[in-house]
Amino acid sequence: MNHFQYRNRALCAESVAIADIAAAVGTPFYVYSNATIERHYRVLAEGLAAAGLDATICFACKANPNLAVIRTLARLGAGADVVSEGELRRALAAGVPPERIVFSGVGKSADELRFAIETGIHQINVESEPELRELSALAEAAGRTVEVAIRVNPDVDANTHAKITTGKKENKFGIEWDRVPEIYRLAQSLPGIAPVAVACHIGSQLTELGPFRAAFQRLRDLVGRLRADGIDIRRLDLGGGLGVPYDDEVPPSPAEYARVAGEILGDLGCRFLVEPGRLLVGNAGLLVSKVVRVKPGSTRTFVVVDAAMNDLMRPALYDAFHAILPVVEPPPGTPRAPADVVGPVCETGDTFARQRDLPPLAAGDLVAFATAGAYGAAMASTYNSRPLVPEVMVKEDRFAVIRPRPSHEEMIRQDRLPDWM
Ligand SMILES: Cc1ncc(COP(=O)(O)O)c(C=O)c1O
Ligand SMILES: N[C@@H](CCCC[NH3+])C(=O)O
Repeated sequence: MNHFQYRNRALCAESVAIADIAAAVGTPFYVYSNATIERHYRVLAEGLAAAGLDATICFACKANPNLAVIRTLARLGAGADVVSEGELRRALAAGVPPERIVFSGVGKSADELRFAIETGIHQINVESEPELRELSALAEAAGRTVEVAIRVNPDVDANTHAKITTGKKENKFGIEWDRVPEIYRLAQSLPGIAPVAVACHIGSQLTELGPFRAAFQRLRDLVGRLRADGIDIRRLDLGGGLGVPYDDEVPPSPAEYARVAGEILGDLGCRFLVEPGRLLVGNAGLLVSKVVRVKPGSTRTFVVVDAAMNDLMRPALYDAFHAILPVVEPPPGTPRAPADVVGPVCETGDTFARQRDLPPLAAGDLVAFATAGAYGAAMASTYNSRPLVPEVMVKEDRFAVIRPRPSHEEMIRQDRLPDWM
């Protein structure tokens, strides 16, 4: 459920017409609905509570690191899951208290670990033995003890796109299942390390409960074994990964997901962390673009828009589907015809949709790519020297630019000509 709908045939974000934002900001731009983000957070929080889980929702900032998005969630009580010093600083700047921040990632640098230790964040999720040893030395040098989760790789197939599955043996993430008890014993013996938690994240855009069930069952067995070994596991970090509908998928509801977690893990006496990204912000965002021109061909029609693969990478990277909504709703019965929707970038992969049935579109018309709130602006680049797309937040009948479009002059000023040139 989201708060983008047609009113008198005009696509709106909450009470604001998309066309009015386009007139003020120019195209392309991302627009987010505050009410949708808040609703997703509440539905998940209620689901976790109904399942009897004492849980903190740590928003995976990588999905959408804009300060206004993080702050929206922080104000509702969310924490943050961060994967870099940049994200950690953003979470702090947005108002997330350090005691609600967890640090994940397979390649945290010594500087990043040092900064996390100094900041006194809640938990560091360690992904390898060398990282554990390095963290111990850094924590000892800082005179601190850090609460640590070992991120385990349960070797479970998440049954999602191969590029976003993370919990199989051959993936780079987490500690291999067979080595987990040994790594906890090591963690227990190292200074500066308090191994109080287990973390697990098996992939993104999961549309079935089965893989979660398999991973939770493995976590349950593991907690039993670790406790028998004298390791006091008090917290479980279940990662993120719950999918959202892009096309005709029907992912499990947050309540169903929470119920499964509760059934399998609820009696262990643990506190819980979850790290959802896409679930909270995915369908809270649109990428709005203008048709530059329609290019007829002998085998197909190309609708060339002013957004491109550098603005929304998901179709080029994962062949991902994003619904395309005309900003002016066509009258009922308007015939549709297949077209390829492409951007201006010099790559054949700069294609948002192939042979998509669309109503008639002409130069100047606005279209919106749906479900673009997660991993949209976050993954954008300036390829082809295109300015990063601005972001706009709508709340009821107000909107605000939450990241402006950089000017060409600002972009060019970033470069330096050496004095010998
Ligand atoms: C460790 C970790 N936590 C949370 C997430 C958020 O995933 P999602 O957006 O699928 O909920 C990711 C990304 O897959 C991740 O790598
Ligand atoms: N970027 C991916 C998800 C990766 C999740 C990050 N661990 C996507 O757009 O679907």
